[in-house]
Amino acid sequence: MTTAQNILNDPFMNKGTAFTLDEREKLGLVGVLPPYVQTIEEQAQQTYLQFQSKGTNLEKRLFLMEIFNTNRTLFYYLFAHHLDEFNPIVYDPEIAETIENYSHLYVQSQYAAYLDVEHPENIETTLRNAAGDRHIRLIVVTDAEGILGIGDWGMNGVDISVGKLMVYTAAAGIDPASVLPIVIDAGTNRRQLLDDPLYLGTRHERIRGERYYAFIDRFVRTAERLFPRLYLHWEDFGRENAATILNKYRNSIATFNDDIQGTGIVTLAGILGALNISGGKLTDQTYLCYGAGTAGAGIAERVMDEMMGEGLSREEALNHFYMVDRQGLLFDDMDDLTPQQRPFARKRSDFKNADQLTDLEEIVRTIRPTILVGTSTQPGTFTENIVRSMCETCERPIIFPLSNPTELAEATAQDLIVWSEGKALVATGIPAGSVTYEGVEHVIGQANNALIYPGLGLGMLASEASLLTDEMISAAAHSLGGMVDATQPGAPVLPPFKDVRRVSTRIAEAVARKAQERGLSRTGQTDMAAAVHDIQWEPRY
Ligand SMILES: NC(=O)c1ccc[n+]([C@@H]2O[C@H](COP(=O)([O-])OP(=O)(O)OC[C@H]3O[C@@H](n4cnc5c(N)ncnc54)[C@H](O)[C@@H]3O)[C@@H](O)[C@H]2O)c1
Ligand SMILES: O=C(O)C[C@H](O)C(=O)O
Ligand SMILES: [Mn+2]
Repeated sequence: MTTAQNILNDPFMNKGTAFTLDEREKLGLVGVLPPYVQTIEEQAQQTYLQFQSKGTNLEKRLFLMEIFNTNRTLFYYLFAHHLDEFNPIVYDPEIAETIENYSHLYVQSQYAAYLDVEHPENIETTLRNAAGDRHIRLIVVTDAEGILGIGDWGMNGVDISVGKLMVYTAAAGIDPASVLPIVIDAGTNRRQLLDDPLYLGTRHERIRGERYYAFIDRFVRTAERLFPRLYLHWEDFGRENAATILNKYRNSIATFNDDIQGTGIVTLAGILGALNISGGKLTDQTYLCYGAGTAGAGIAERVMDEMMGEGLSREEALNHFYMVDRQGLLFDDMDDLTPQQRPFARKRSDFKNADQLTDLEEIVRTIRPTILVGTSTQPGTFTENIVRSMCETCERPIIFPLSNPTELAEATAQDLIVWSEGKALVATGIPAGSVTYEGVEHVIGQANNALIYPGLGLGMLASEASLLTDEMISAAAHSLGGMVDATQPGAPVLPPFKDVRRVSTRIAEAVARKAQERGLSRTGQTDMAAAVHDIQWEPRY
């Protein structure tokens, strides 16, 4: 290939029509581009008009990915200028459709790395090939067993790694050349994929147990060796593996599970925001977790930790929590509880109606929660009866249906506001429009980890922290306090996503300072605000 084509095909170098005449002369590009030299503003204007002409969200996303594939700077310039509009298209919920159809829609690999559990000997070569001469600081890795709420999507899940990293850059200014999206293809149990002649992954059921964990371990060790000061983000692993992997590595390397910790932070911040509006106290709340999997248990643990921070003993704090999963209310005599559920399980003998506590309405009537958080993947399960029943004993119930994507949410914000006659303090996992009820416009916060993981990562990279501790996580949740004017009727419980750049900087500084305070920072910088500022990448030529 000629140099001109190499440059135009490299999305990190390519400026397209924005190459100046001087650059065209120097780089061997004379005559291979249209003659008019555009500014990035002009390119963005032209590209945005094309974007607007697309009929469906899928077409819009595919178009944006075309820009991503050819010119990263232009893509992020556009994303930064249309954050709110692009977020649901680049990321959740539209990303669910492109994951389901990844193999059919495949055009190019987008600098992702594809690891195969059956070939651990290829880990190092793959990572080297994918990184090239780039210095990788951030990896998002998935094995796609639990993509959002849509389950096992095998190799197709690589798109969640690509998508999460796009949000990292747009929301926090992480240098896109320093990131690496990875899928670990451990097989898939989805028949539809195994039978699909166009499926691009390996064709076997999921490999589990010893071989799987040996592979994960070799991957971690290799990545840590090849990429010094790496921050390793795990996404959408299955319920069993997610917590096991995090617990194995959290005390030795800088690592993070988004579904457990990221969701915990954003949901705690949302609850603190809601209590700020209602004037309630966290230690007075009764918390009901509906769907006690990776996210549900992760959130409960974070909220419980916060209660302990406010002075409760572990036993006292646990008393405020109830967990519901497939079996109904979780009791300690059940033999199929996960290690994360077990501490929260209740005594059957404490309930006269224990046999009826398989039904969420009955559970709500019995325990009278003031906070109800849904991470169950079961749509429509937060019913009108449940909401009305919560309102009978609680002035401002906190109700967060967090399951993604759109069609899996436990309730819509609209229904929750109407059924509660404007009393419920609501946040949803996917973006929701505001709801006007009796003249008050209720702005709905988005309790999606995307509001926090970019800032958290920015703080980790800026401070070069060696570990991500619970204290740093708590600092992240608290840093969002005061960003919303709680005195405004209908105010959201979290800052809006359009403010995410500001949110990210706040979180990053709080996290980096905490790392520094605890001696975990490895940067020479002492001023953490400056460290955060200095590391941020801007989309400009
Ligand atoms: N808003 C966010 O930031 C965010 C973050 C992470 C996960 N989520 C969403 O939360 C949901 C769960 O994700 P996860 O990673 O925790 O998955 P998971 O599979 O680990 O957990 C889901 C849990 O729901 C339980 N469940 C299934 N059917 C149920 C029923 N009928 N009643 C009660 N419980 C039931 C499952 O047994 C499981 O324990 C997904 O929809 C995901 O998109 C949202
Ligand atoms: O990806 C999202 O939108 C949030 C979360 O990580 C999820 O798994 O649902
Ligand atoms: Mn996730």
